[in-house]
Parts: sequence; C-alpha cells; structure tokens
Amino acid sequence: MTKFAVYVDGQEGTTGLRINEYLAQRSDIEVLKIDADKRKDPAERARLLNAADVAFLCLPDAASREAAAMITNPNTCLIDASTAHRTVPGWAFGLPELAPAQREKIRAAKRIANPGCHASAFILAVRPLVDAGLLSPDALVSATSITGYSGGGKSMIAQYETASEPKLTSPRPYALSLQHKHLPEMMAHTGLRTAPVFMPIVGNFYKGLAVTVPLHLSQLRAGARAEDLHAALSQHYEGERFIRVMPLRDAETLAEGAFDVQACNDTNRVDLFVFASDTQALVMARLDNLGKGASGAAVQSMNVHLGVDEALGL
Ligand SMILES: NC(=O)C1=CN([C@@H]2O[C@H](COP(=O)(O)OP(=O)(O)OC[C@H]3O[C@@H](n4cnc5c(N)ncnc54)[C@H](OP(=O)(O)O)[C@@H]3O)[C@@H](O)[C@H]2O)C=CC1
Ligand SMILES: CC(=O)N[C@@H](CCC(=O)OP(=O)(O)O)C(=O)O
Repeated sequence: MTKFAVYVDGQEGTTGLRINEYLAQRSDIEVLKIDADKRKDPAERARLLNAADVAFLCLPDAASREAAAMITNPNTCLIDASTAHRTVPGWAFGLPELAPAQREKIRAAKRIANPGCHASAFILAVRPLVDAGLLSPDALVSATSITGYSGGGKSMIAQYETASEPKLTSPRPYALSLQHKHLPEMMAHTGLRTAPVFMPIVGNFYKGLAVTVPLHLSQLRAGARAEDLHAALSQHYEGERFIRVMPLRDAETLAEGAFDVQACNDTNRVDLFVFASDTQALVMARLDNLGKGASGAAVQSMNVHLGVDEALGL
C-alpha cells in the first residue's frame, strides 16, 4: 500500500505531539521525522515540508508564515494550526461541519487553516443560529470561554506545572484588552458583523474548554423561543458524527447542578447545549482544546482532504 507522507513542523510542541499520537495509530501514513538537532533548521524543514503530501504547521504564527513561504511542491497540502491564515483568502477554514460546502472546500484546498479552540466552539454554537435567521448578523453578543492551561502551549503548561504561585490555583480571566486573536475568525465564519465581547478564563486543569453565549430571547427573531435555538442546532448538525446536540435544558447537567468542562476530553467531539428560562438562554459548546480544538480537528481535516474515512485515527 502506498502511504501518505506526513510531516509535523513543530513536532515537539503541545499540538504537534498530540497530532503525532493520532498519526502513530495509522497504517496508511508514513510520518517524516526531523532530527532533534535540526528542528529549527530552515533548509531541513523546507526539504521535509516539500516531501510531504500533508504538512501540519504546529508553530507560532510568524514561523507558520515562514513555513508556508517555503513550499515549492504544488502537491503539498498545508494544515496550519496557528492563527496566521484563518481569515486569509486562498485558505480553507478547517471546520467541516461549518456549512454544507465546507467539506468540498477542504478536499480541494492545498492550504487549510485549522480553527482556534475558542473560535471553534463559538462558531459551532452561533453559526447555525445566524444561518437559521434566529440571530441577526447585526446582533451584539458576548461570550465567555473556560479553558484548560494546555491551550497556552508549552510555556503556559510549564507555568502551571512548575510554579506554585497561589494566583494560578484560581480561574483567571484574560484577553482583557478585548482584542483576543480569535475575534476575526469568530466574525468571519459566523457572519456576525460586530465582534463579540469575549472573555476567556484559564483554569488550573490541563485541557477541556467550554464557550458560553448568553442570549436574551428578545434579541432573537420575533417570537423565537429556546426550542427554536435547539431545533436550529439539531438540524444543522444532523448526521455529524463529531457533534452532539444535547437535549434542551439537559436534565443530566441540571441534576448535577454544574457544568463539566472536561467531559469531551480525549475525544474529537463537540457537545452543544441550550439552557433556558422563559426569557433567556445560554448556548454552550464544549470540546477538548487539544482534540476538536486543535490536533483532532487538524487530523479530521487531513482525512477529509485525503478522501479517507473522516474519523480514521480519531
Ligand atoms: N495548545 C492548544 O490548545 C492550541 C494551540 N494552537 C496553535 O498551534 C500552534 C502551536 O501551538 P502549541 O503546540 O500549543 O505551541 P507550543 O509552544 O507548545 O509548541 C510550539 C513548537 O514550535 C516550535 N517552534 C517555534 N519556532 C519554531 C521554528 N522557527 N521552527 C521550528 N519549530 C519552531 C517550538 O520549539 P521549542 O520546543 O524549542 O520551543 C515548539 O516545540 C500555535 O500557533 C498555537 O497558537 C491552536 C489551537 C489550540
Ligand atoms: C489558554 C490559552 O492561552 N489559550 C489560547 C488559545 C489557544 C488557541 O486556540 O490558539 P491559536 O489561536 O493560536 O490556535 C489563547 O487564548 O490565546
């Protein structure tokens, strides 16, 4: 069997290591490895990038842009985990469940931008509401995201796992300048014309993420109810194997009394929830920031691009 050649640029990083774990289970893939002492050698990286059928970029934004500029082989498909190309023309957004045409875009593209972890959850929660006409593109919305510290990569993991500063033991709101790097993709891929007021919160746990979008029902199309929000999500994701739309006002979570942010960990799944009173709703999306929030999503996009079973290795 001819194997697909795959290179992970940034193989020692948080996202790269997780992608390599997924790839290790695959018999249809040959992973091209770079020698440890050449990890940042541009010539060796360029050689491997151009030898690959698929190359994952698991690098800081600037290094991702440099890597993209090294490609001379027209057959190499790049899947960039960084923020660098998510709203750049010519790059397909690596979220197959976004809209009916998205899988074909990913299949046809040689440049795929993997969504950000907060952005994936926000977009998956909001896009169906906009598409269904329940939420106007002019709506002013806000969102919070609770995330594990692995979302901050190696440096944040080291901060949490080696330091014993008391401030790290409690949840920490951040991005307080209201310019989080995921806002452009949140707008571009939901159709919202105004950036959400977005406050992420990092907590003292390794991984797991939940975005919450609070809504007044009076903000929605006239007469719309929580049942309509739930129906829009259910219809949009019908048949999607990585997306579960949980029952309206999920009884299990309500009985528990609080939300489990980590319940999608070690999966490529997204769970969507609608909690509601007669006048207000919370639309929530939960995922593993290293699963559907990063490495799992990147492997899923590779599978779509290669035309193999989308869930292979996930
Ligand atoms: N962690 C997460 O949950 C998510 C991360 N992302 C994005 O994915 C990308 C990678 O993130 P993450 O894995 O967390 O980051 P890490 O900091 O954990 O890893 C980045 C890796 O890139 C290496 N690197 C840096 N510069 C270069 C270079 N010029 N050439 C080759 N290698 C280089 C680093 O080397 P060294 O080991 O020497 O530092 C490191 O191993 C980032 O853009 C991030 O924003 C996206 C979604 C979620
Ligand atoms: C806890 C933490 O810091 N999380 C990161 C998000 C990780 C991610 O999705 O980053 P990319 O956009 O680079 O893909 C943050 O909020 O910046």
